[in-house]
Amino acid sequence: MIDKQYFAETLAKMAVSSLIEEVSLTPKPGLVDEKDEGAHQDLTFHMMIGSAQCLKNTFYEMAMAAFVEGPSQTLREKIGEIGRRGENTMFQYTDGVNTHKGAIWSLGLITAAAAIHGGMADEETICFTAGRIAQYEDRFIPHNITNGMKAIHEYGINGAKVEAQLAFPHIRKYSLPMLKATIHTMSYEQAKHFTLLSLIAQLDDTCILHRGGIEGLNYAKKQAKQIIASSNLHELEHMNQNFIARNLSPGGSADLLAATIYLLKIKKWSTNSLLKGQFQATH
Ligand SMILES: CC(C)(COP(=O)(O)OP(=O)(O)OC[C@H]1O[C@@H](n2cnc3c(N)ncnc32)[C@H](O)[C@@H]1O)[C@@H](O)C(=O)NCCC(=O)NCCS
Ligand SMILES: Nc1ncnc2c1ncn2[C@@H]1O[C@H](COP(=O)(O)OP(=O)(O)OP(=O)(O)O)[C@@H](O)[C@H]1O
Repeated sequence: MIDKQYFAETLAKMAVSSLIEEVSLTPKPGLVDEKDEGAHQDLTFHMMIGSAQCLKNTFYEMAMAAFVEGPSQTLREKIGEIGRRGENTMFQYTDGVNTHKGAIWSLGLITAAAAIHGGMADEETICFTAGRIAQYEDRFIPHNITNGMKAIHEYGINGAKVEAQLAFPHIRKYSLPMLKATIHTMSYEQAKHFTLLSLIAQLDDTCILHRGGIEGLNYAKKQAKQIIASSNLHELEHMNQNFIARNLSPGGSADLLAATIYLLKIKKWSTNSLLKGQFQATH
């Protein structure tokens, strides 16, 4: 039988290390990385790392909650409550700066879904279970107007909530296939660069929309597609300077890159554990 606390602890550690891998990937267009803060004035690399680390308990609690209750309104609302406490912890640590709000949402749902399957599911199945949880309405969501809501309303696109409710189509269709295709043919770092680009090329990212409007979004998509087509990662530094000049930051793509890395880590960990005969499914 699976040791639930150990599995929840393992998931939480993998979620945090995925966030750290995301921010550490350098260079990235418009985003915080080891070399610069991209288009952000209030974020630093060290703040991003510290913020990721202080979210470990949030992911642990989400996994533990999901062992008690499968996809249901009760679980959705429990996860919402844990997520809001996680956001408070993050905002206390960063003194009010949004470092990982989108990541708490996407990686939190994936954590809960992975826990429900007890490590016995592939990446797609985890996405669909995460989607089922996200489809329940959380009656306790505060009614604040967010940048994402404004962009969704103004441009009629899907934001972070619908992306999850549809079982993360951009991960299933673009970033996961890209990471799986490139991971064995180039270095892990290069594979992650192409994975991020595959998301920027396709995602209607509300972070980009609220900063640069539809023109900024189209520009970002076009730039990402060009680098993928040319296979020339040397262009990334130039792309970063162009994004900074236009104040564009693909925060949603960064979150989904971390989520894609996380899904692969979960798969690898559970395959290794199965090979060692360490655990069986709970559900
Ligand atoms: C659904 C969430 C992400 C809010 O989305 P909304 O678009 O309203 O908010 P906001 O603009 O502040 O943040 C969205 C973040 O998602 C990421 N993102 C942007 N676009 C996308 C996209 N197309 N797909 C995925 N992620 C995206 C970015 O990092 C962005 O910063 C979630 O935080 C939420 O439900 N908040 C309510 C408070 C709550 O209950 N929190 C706990 C949830 S676990
Ligand atoms: N490396 C990264 N650099 C910057 N943002 C990132 C990074 N990784 C993930 N993000 C995501 O980007 C979001 C922050 O983007 P942004 O600062 O544009 O959001 P905002 O707080 O909604 O708006 P603004 O700061 O423009 O008022 C976070 O929710 C976070 O999850």
